[in-house]
Amino acid sequence: MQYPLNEVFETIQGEGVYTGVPAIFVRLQGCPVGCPWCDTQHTWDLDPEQQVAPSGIIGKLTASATWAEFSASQLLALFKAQNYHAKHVVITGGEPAMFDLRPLAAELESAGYRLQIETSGTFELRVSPQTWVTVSPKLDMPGGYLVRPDCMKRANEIKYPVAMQKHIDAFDHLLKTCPPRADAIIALQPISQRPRATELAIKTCIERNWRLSVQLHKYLNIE
Ligand SMILES: C[S@@+](CC[C@H](N)C(=O)[O-])C[C@H]1O[C@@H](n2cnc3c(N)ncnc32)[C@H](O)[C@@H]1O
Ligand SMILES: Nc1nc2[nH]cc(C(=O)O)c2c(=O)[nH]1
Ligand code: SF4
Ligand SMILES: [Mg+2]
Repeated sequence: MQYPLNEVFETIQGEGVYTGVPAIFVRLQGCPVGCPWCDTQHTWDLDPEQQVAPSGIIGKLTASATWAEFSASQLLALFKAQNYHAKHVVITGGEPAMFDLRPLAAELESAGYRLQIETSGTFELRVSPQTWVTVSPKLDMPGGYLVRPDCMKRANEIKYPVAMQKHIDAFDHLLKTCPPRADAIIALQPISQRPRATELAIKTCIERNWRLSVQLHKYLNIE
């Protein structure tokens, strides 16, 4: 199994339950969901013309749509070659759930890493049972993809991006129609650090006893 890799870097997890935890980020290329405010629009298109050799994405310094094929064992070798310290690996994208992540999870978990996936919940999840699943539901996006009830049920954490009250209303409807497990952690994440979005998220989190997730890396100006 080969994975289309956009970039790999070591940083501090800036979102959700694992905020503050040193982590290796594995960003896969390709996403058809189309959120207009997406942070990583350069990962949407899996364009054959943008494929490069594996060496072309190692140590990539600027966001670009180039990608390279990596197998799980090549990725593990890359972690070692880069001398990374983190033991927490975040698989993100793009939409990483488009790919069968079980071979990748098997290889990384047997080498002692703990996995987390960041996903929109619009594709069937193929991860290990131990993987920490963060579903960030996307409702009414241009790509027309729907959040899957099975993803909502598998989620350890549901981290919902908000800017306006109508987003909260749509989320309430989702929680009713696709209930998460009782122990799932629910967080609101303000879209793009907008002050009004942040205010709304703070107010709603306090009212509902939900968590706030603020994309710490953007405040710190780190990757
Ligand atoms: C770039 S996405 C990639 C993974 C997957 N496609 C998803 O949406 O979960 C990673 C996380 O960033 C969030 N995100 C993307 N753009 C954002 C923005 N402008 N403001 C706040 N959160 C954003 C997503 O909701 C998701 O939780
Ligand atoms: N520091 C940091 N934390 C993150 N958490 C989720 C991210 C993502 O893009 O999926 C992300 C990211 O890009 N950087
Ligand atoms: S699902 Fe994730 S990667 Fe895809 S457009 Fe939305 S935020 Fe971006
Ligand atoms: Mg990001």
